[in-house]
Amino acid sequence: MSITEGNVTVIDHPLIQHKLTIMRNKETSIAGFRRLLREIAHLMCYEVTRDLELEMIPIETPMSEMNSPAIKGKKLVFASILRAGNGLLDGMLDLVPAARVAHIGIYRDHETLEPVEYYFKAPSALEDRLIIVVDPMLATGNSATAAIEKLKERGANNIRFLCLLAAPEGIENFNKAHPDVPVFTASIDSHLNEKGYIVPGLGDAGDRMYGTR
Ligand SMILES: O=P(O)(O)OC[C@H]1O[C@H](OP(=O)(O)OP(=O)(O)O)[C@H](O)[C@@H]1O
Ligand SMILES: O=c1cc[nH]c(=O)[nH]1
Ligand SMILES: [Mg+2]
Repeated sequence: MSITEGNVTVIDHPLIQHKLTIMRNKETSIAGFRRLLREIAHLMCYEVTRDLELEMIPIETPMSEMNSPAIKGKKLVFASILRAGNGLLDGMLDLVPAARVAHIGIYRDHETLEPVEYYFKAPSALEDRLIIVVDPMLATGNSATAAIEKLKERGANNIRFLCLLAAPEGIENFNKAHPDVPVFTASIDSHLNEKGYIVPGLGDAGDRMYGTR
């Protein structure tokens, strides 16, 4: 279940929305937060991959030969924007265990809200693969924009961005920078506060996942 407007799709499946409500609650434990993010990743992965192309491949069942559908082309790449992206990545890999993984180390400077890059490692042949970039939060959009610039510099040309929460300001900035990249989210929240946090949001996703700060 989803609603698409322009290149933004809000995945409004009731299970996702229910789990997201529990994640937003400030009383939810670290263990609960992490488990829910993984479960939501399963449900979102299902939607973001629903149009993947299939091809028929020959196999043998215990009973007979047959041609059976399999995902066409090179293995998918999941690109996680560290740290919080790893919470979604874990759930995505549960469903697509053979996917290749890119790690993109970026945090945002608390004062300037500009992205600071500290790590990049990606599989080969990005130009021939679908790349799904994951990060729970699209706030100003600066981190996602920078991550996707890096991937494009390495040849990526078929990219989707998956997050849990997006701010309208972030979507606008991101769309301007990367109009060719569809965005999938579970919610578009109200606004950013003066410190660049999503309101009502869920706080700092990385801190809530890992118990920092
Ligand atoms: O859209 P933006 O304004 O760039 O904000 C979103 C970014 O902020 C958070 O990461 P953070 O900088 O807290 O790093 P962390 O995951 O290591 O905690 C979040 O996971 C995004 O990567
Ligand atoms: O609300 C926000 C904004 C950026 N990063 C987060 O983790 N939360
Ligand atoms: Mg953080």
